[in-house]
Amino acid sequence: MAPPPRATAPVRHPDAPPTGELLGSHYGHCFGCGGQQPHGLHLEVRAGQQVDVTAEFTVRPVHQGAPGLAHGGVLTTALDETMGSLGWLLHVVMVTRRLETEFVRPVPVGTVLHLAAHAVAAEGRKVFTTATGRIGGPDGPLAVRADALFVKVDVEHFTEHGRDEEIQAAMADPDQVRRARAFKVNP
Ligand SMILES: CCCCCCCC/C=C\CCCCCCCC(=O)SCCNC(=O)CCNC(=O)[C@H](O)C(C)(C)COP(=O)(O)OP(=O)(O)OC[C@H]1O[C@@H](n2cnc3c(N)ncnc32)[C@H](O)[C@@H]1OP(=O)(O)O
Repeated sequence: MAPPPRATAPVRHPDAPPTGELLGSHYGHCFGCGGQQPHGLHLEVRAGQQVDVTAEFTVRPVHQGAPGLAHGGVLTTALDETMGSLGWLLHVVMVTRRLETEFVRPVPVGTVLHLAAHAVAAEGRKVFTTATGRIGGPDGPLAVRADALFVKVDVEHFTEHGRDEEIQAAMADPDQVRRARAFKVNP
C-alpha cells in the first residue's frame, strides 16, 4: 500500500480546526464516534499540528472477542475511525478503500487505547494514512497499527448508497447539515 512516487505531502487546510481542538462526531449514529450508539467506541479525536490526530478509546465488555480481550475488528474500527478523522484537517470527506491492521499485542478490557494517526501522502483522490494504538499512555507499548488508503468522495456517495430513512433523517437534522458543511460537503 505504498504511495506512488508522484504522491505529494498532504496539506493541512487553512480553515482546519486548530491544534488541540476536539473534532466532534461527524454523525451521531457513527459506530466509531457517534454519541447515539450505546455500544459504539465513542472516540473523541483531537486535531494535531500537521495532518495528524490523536484519540482515546476505552475498551468495554461489549467490545470483547476472546474473554477479557478486545475484538480485533473493534480495534481495527478504532484505527479506521481515527484515520478517517484526518478528513477534518484536509477539509475533505474520504472513505476507506483498503486497510491493513497489525495486531502486535492483546488489548484487555478496561484498557485505554491511545490512538494517533497522520496522513502520509496524497495523490489525486487518494490519501494514504497510518495509525497506531498504544497501551498505558501516548508513548506506551505498541498494541496495534494500521495503514490505509482513503478515497475522497462527495455527498452523492452517501445519498446514492445510504438507506433512505437514515439519509432523510440526516438531511432534516440541522446539526448534521452543519457537520457535513464543516467537511465542505454540501447536502
Ligand atoms: C446529510 C447527508 C450527508 C451526510 C454526509 C455526512 C458526512 C460524512 C462525513 C464523513 C464520513 C466519513 C466516514 C468515516 C468512517 C470511517 C471510515 C470508514 O469506515 S468508511 C466506510 C468503509 N468504506 C466504504 O464503504 C467505501 C466503499 N468503497 C467505495 O465506495 C469505492 O470503492 C470508493 C468510493 C472508495 C472508490 O471507488 P471509485 O469508483 O470512486 O474509485 P476507484 O477508481 O475504484 O478508486 C479510486 C482510486 O483509488 C485507486 N485504488 C483503488 N484501490 C487501490 C488499492 N488497493 N491500492 C492503490 N490504489 C487503489 C484507484 O486506482 C483510483 O486511483 P486513480 O484515481 O485512478 O488514480
